[in-house]
Amino acid sequence: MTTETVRITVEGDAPYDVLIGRGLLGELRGLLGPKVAKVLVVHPRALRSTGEAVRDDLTAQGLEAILAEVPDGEEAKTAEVAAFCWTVLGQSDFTRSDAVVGVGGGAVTDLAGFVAATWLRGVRVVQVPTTLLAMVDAAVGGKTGINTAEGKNLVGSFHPPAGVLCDLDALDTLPPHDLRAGLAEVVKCGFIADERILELVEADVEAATDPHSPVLAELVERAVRVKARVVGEDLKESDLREILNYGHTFAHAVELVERYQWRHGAAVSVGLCYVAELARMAGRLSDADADRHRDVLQSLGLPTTYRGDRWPQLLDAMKRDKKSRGALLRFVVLDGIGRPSRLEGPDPAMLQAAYSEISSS
Ligand SMILES: NC(=O)c1ccc[n+]([C@@H]2O[C@H](COP(=O)([O-])OP(=O)(O)OC[C@H]3O[C@@H](n4cnc5c(N)ncnc54)[C@H](O)[C@@H]3O)[C@@H](O)[C@H]2O)c1
Ligand SMILES: O=C(O)C(=O)C[C@@H](O)[C@H](O)[C@H](O)COP(=O)(O)O
Ligand SMILES: [Zn+2]
Repeated sequence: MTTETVRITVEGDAPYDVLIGRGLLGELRGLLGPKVAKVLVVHPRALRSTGEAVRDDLTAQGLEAILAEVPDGEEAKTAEVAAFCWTVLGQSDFTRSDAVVGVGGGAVTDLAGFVAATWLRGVRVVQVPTTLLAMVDAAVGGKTGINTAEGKNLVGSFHPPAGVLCDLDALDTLPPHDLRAGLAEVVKCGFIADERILELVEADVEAATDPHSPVLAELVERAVRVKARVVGEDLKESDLREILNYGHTFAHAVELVERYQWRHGAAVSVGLCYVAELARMAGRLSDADADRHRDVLQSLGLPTTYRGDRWPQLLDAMKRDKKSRGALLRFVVLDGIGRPSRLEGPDPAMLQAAYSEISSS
């Protein structure tokens, strides 16, 4: 199917474009800019042939392109893997006029962005996301990072890309559960800022989960527009950007407690249900709007409950959330659909009651 290419500009000190379409690899050279001579292509093991195709394309256009193959998934987001990439950059004499290209899911785009942010204190990075989640969220906005033993994304920096290439053809090989995981972040955008996203999913869940449908293409575009608008206004998360973290306080705790065996998007799905319960209990969200979280996510085959007797560990992990201030836990909650606000220092009994609610429902 042909899809017209959509170009969304992310504003800020150094504006950049997100291209959404099909067969877009030929656009990569343009996004890298005219001064770049050497490129490190970071890709996961599972996408070796995609990494090689990117390398060959850049080589054909006169660039020197070097591959850095990293582990699949969350195992790529470690200090050891970042150090491996720094070694390749050092041994290949990368200078400040050279660049990094991240080809893969959000784990690789987070890692590649972090490597680019730290090499020589910052070189260009262009992101080529290959999962739905990375297209609508991870590759856009310049949050880069790796995990530590204590938690998710605890080391990183804000380092916006020079461009993002969302080639929807990449979704052809993506397993359905990874596609659904990406839809959790799309639905998040629906709840915080674009109710039409929720309506599209509710109207036709088959189309929403079909990588070839125009509905999915519209969902990608809408979610990227939400993200672009927010990060264009508040790159460093001084206030507004926190809304993109909706559902993530609980989600990141689940990922840590489950030793990263849960997909990020699946954890976000449960995290959205948890915080909807919290907002309902705090008298901020109506029953209907809270229930809508569970219904939409469930219709997509995403988890809406968390079974496991892990409350003390989850609470401990939530305290290390980046939105916390000192001992004060802070949550993004909704006062209604499209009306995000904050809940600060909720009663510990309420925090646990919301947990009991989603573990028993
Ligand atoms: N920086 C941000 O703003 C931001 C936003 C959201 C999520 N994230 C991060 O993104 C990560 C999750 O990303 P994800 O959901 O893309 O998972 P992922 O990167 O772990 O990818 C999932 C799996 O799919 C494989 N894969 C990737 N593309 C494929 C394709 N086209 N076909 C077949 N297999 C493919 C990967 O190798 C991996 O095994 C988490 O670490 C999360 O913290 C970051
Ligand atoms: O872009 C943002 O800002 C987000 O919070 C998007 C989230 O979906 C994403 O998972 C992000 O990596 C979480 O960031 P963190 O600051 O909570 O580590
Ligand atoms: Zn996320």
